[in-house]
Amino acid sequence: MRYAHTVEKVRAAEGAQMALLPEGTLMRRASTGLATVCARLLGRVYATRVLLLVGGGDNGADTLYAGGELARRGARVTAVLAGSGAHEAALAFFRAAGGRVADGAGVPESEIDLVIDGLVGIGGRGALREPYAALVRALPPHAAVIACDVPSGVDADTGEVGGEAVSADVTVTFGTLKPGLLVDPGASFAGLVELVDIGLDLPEADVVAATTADLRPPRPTVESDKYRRGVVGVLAGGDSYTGAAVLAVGSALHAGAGMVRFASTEGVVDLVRQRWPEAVTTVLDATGLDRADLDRVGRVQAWVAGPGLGTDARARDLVLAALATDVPVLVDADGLTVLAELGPGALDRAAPTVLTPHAGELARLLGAERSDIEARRLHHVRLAAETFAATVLLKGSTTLVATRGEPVRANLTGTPWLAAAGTGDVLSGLAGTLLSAGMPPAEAAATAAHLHGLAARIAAHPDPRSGPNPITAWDVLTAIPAAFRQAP
Ligand SMILES: NC(=O)C1=CN([C@@H]2O[C@H](COP(=O)(O)OP(=O)(O)OC[C@H]3O[C@@H](n4cnc5c(N)ncnc54)[C@H](OP(=O)(O)O)[C@@H]3O)[C@@H](O)[C@H]2O)[C@@H](O)CC1
Ligand SMILES: Nc1ncnc2c1ncn2[C@@H]1O[C@H](COP(=O)(O)OP(=O)(O)O)[C@@H](O)[C@H]1O
Ligand SMILES: [K+]
Repeated sequence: MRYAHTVEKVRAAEGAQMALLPEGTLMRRASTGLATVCARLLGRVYATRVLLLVGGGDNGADTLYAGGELARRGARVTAVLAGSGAHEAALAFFRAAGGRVADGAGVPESEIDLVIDGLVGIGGRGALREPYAALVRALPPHAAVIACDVPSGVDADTGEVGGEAVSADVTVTFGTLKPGLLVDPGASFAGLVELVDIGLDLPEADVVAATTADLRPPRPTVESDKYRRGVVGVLAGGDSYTGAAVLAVGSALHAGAGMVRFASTEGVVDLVRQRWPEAVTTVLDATGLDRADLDRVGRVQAWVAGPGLGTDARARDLVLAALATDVPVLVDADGLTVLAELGPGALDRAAPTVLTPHAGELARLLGAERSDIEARRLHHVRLAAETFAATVLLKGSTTLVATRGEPVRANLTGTPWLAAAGTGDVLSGLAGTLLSAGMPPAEAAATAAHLHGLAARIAAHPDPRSGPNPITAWDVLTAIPAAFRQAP
């Protein structure tokens, strides 16, 4: 598991440690860790050309100490002092180690092998001001970039990027990850994130990200039968969309449901039955549906309501019928549009509810702008979890899962190849199956996002010796079993 803490918690932990340790200990631990990663990336340190961007705070100081260590090993290190001042002791160390300070305040013209970004770290506030922003714009496009603690311009707590930001290949972060390294848009600026342990004693994390080794997908035991493994009910498809139902049912089957019950209009049921004879199907009336109709479909341990359902009165009745049951309900796609009209009151129920919106659907649910959701993903996913008293999985380049009172879970396995129609339906079937197996809602949602991302990667990169290939939602669905094989 990877853990991220807010700046406030990091500063409190730092304060507690600093009271016990000689002055400068934490900074030296941090800068030595940074220098080690830089040396590893350079391969051979001697005679390499390293440029430091040094701000006026301790982030700049870490960078000067790390640059000094590289200079001692023979690198030609130049520092651009961008702030009005620089940390005196760090600058003296850097100079004594053979580091050179650039004459001007701009990026020198000479060739550079590695840039270390030490403009701002966790002390950064708002958009990067000049001259820092100009330095970021002037960085040579092909040099490798290592960010010290946080890429400058990325808000450490939120991942928001208000203006110019350093695009790093690697971010070397200290003590714990910062939420902004796991949440887009910030995460996409951070590159690979390397954690340097500096001995901080930290409280509960604010954002966590599971590694594949942390996954605990449900597995059948000798005691299992199809009912005990979990029966998932899928309410999907309608006059306009039929594919969503086929994908959601197929995904639920591939994710290890003991049984998938599917209910829809006759035409959609026929299609699903032809493609998935394993599913147990029920034809529902075209109008006047309620909870009693779902009882007729049979007992399930979780409902998935929404993919391709349409947004008419029938869709609304079906969503309300599912919400009137006493089992977990996952609402997706058209179901979310229906829910946006019904309002949060519709989720006043005892059993858990999971909502799986993309940014546009969440914008509708919260009455916000889509661009604002994308710019402030962490804020909005938490707000939605509060407002709807539900587990909310916000899809997109980084998928986030929020539940009231728990750390937000970020998923690291996604790939842009997933941005293809129908992949969301695959996710809802997968998550519904995990819910029906009895997984707590946030864990089910996050595990589903993780496996979904793995499945997409497996489908897009079938051969590690060659490049990736485009994928369809169908390819993701059929790769779900291979994704399960990667879990312990
Ligand atoms: N805490 C820990 O556990 C440890 C912390 N350590 C290190 O300390 C770092 C934190 O150092 P820090 O507190 O000095 O803040 P830092 O990130 O250097 O930024 C402050 C400077 O940036 C400036 N500035 C701010 N916003 C700006 C903007 N938008 N645009 C332009 N400038 C802006 C601000 O200017 P001001 O607003 O004051 O004029 C000030 O000069 C941390 O990231 C890690 O590297 C490790 O050494 C050891 C363990
Ligand atoms: N740039 C991206 N990087 C990683 N994953 C993405 C990206 N864009 C979309 N996705 C993922 O692709 C899926 C798309 O789902 P959704 O928007 O509901 O599509 P649909 O409704 O067509 O099925 C989601 O799992 C989402 O997280
Ligand atoms: K930085």
